[in-house]
Amino acid sequence: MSDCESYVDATHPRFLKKLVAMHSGLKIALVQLAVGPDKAKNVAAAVQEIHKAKEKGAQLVALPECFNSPYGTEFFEEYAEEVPAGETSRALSRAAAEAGVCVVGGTVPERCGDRLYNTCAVWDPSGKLLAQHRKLHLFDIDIPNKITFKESDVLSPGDKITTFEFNGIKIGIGICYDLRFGEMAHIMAQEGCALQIYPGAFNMTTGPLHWELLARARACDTQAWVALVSPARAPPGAAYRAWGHSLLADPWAAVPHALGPAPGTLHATIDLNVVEEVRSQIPIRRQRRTDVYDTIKKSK
Ligand SMILES: NC(=O)CC(=O)C(=O)O
Repeated sequence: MSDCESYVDATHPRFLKKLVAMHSGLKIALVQLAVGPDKAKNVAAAVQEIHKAKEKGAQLVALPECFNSPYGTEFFEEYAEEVPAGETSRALSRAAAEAGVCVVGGTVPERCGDRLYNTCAVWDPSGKLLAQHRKLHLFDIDIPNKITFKESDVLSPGDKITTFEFNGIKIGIGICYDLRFGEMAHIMAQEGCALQIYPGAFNMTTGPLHWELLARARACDTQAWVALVSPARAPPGAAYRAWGHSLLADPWAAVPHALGPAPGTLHATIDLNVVEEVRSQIPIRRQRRTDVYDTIKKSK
């Protein structure tokens, strides 16, 4: 293990301070893609945006939830592929290696045996699979006359929390509905994550109320950077209209960067100094009263 890795893995503020001193910031790009029914076109557009982001200096490029397929339970079977053997995985792995960037590959419907998952694969700058997260909390909601969605009709849930390390920063991955579960973000922070990335596709009912609120809540609770990456909003009449508004919340829970509903790419730098600053000035991480409460219990 390199010095850098050992600092990142440690949650003690002393280790974070040393890492901050060594680190010059991670340049990220969040790509808000317009997604249509043509899978090859969707994947080609993603690859093109990865190269463009690299040209603008990005070291890590993140794509949205369901970027190779329309978002709907009726599409998942048809668009599903194996990860990492499928064509979308191969295209992203190649793009990561050619551009020399880390690619957080949004999500694709993944086929594994007779099961389907909603899966994010992460590729390192040599094109190697760095991490694979399967949506842990499936999007099953019913808001009468607004939106009813039941991913569990066709998808299986993942069963683990996913973190990886890139350029000296530990990063946690969640997918869309996972953002609503604070315990998951809390565990990522406890494991040393300074950044959480959520490919997500909130909708026109929950998006206006909850999208930014939840990003800021997770950033505030965990005193970490939180990035949300959405597909662009589809035109009126589309079966599912994503809210858009990809954004980055900082560890103070401010939102220094956000897009609107249209396609676009958000460029920003993840500065570990801000994580260190918030965590030392508001030291909630060592003020938790776990002698009185234990909020995380495994259910049987
Ligand atoms: N699409 C999702 O997984 C989540 C969502 O839209 C919401 O929580 O609202």
